[in-house]
Amino acid sequence: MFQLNLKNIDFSYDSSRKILQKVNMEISQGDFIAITGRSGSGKTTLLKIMAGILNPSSGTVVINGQPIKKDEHYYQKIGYVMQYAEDQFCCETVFEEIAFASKNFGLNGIKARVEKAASFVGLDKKILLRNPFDLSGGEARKVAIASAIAHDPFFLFLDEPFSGLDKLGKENLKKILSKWKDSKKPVVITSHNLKYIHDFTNKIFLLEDGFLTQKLMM
Ligand SMILES: Nc1ncnc2c1ncn2[C@@H]1O[C@H](COP(=O)(O)OP(=O)(O)OP(=O)(O)O)[C@@H](O)[C@H]1O
Repeated sequence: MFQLNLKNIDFSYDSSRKILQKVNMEISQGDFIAITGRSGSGKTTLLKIMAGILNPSSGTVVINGQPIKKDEHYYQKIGYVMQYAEDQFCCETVFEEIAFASKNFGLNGIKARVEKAASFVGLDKKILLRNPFDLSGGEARKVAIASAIAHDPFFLFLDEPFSGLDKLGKENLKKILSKWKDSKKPVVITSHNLKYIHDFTNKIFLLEDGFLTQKLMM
């Protein structure tokens, strides 16, 4: 079991604007955390810092009391679903896409992992041979999630996963998230619109002018 803490995180891309200011957050077993805020408020940036993709300008990301080391041990604990599924695709088949991280980490049982992840998100086996760039938005999002979970991460980070989905796609995604929640492994999700995830979340944060504040749950 792992706990992640963001401690006094500041971040700027350049000197014109502070994107994050003194951001603190704890992410523990059982958490389903939503981060909301207007477009451009820094939600993706914050998620990338948690995932070890971006370095904070100051402050620390801590796992079980120790600053994270951006190495394979850390990245293997993370599943990251990008805002636009196609941005994370790099392979010629859906199978290879879902297998990609597990292969990189040198894990065993690749075929079983891919099939388990595909089945978890409700992907038909026939789709595994398709090109990931030729899928519908809903299928692509499922492949992106399967790719993020096949290596069995502890933390799951999803960036605006409901965007671009139709009503059925949103309902499907809610079912996937609801199943994942049963594992009690922590989830952090960014969303403009909380209505789809309100039922799952135990903590809601608002990012505004660089500052993160926790909202009271209704
Ligand atoms: N690589 C970059 N270089 C410079 N500025 C950037 C870079 N990436 C993002 N930004 C800027 O940083 C700010 C925060 O961006 P970010 O993508 O984190 O916001 P967001 O809340 O996720 O937005 P959205 O809801 O529209 O996805 C924005 O003003 C954006 O233009």
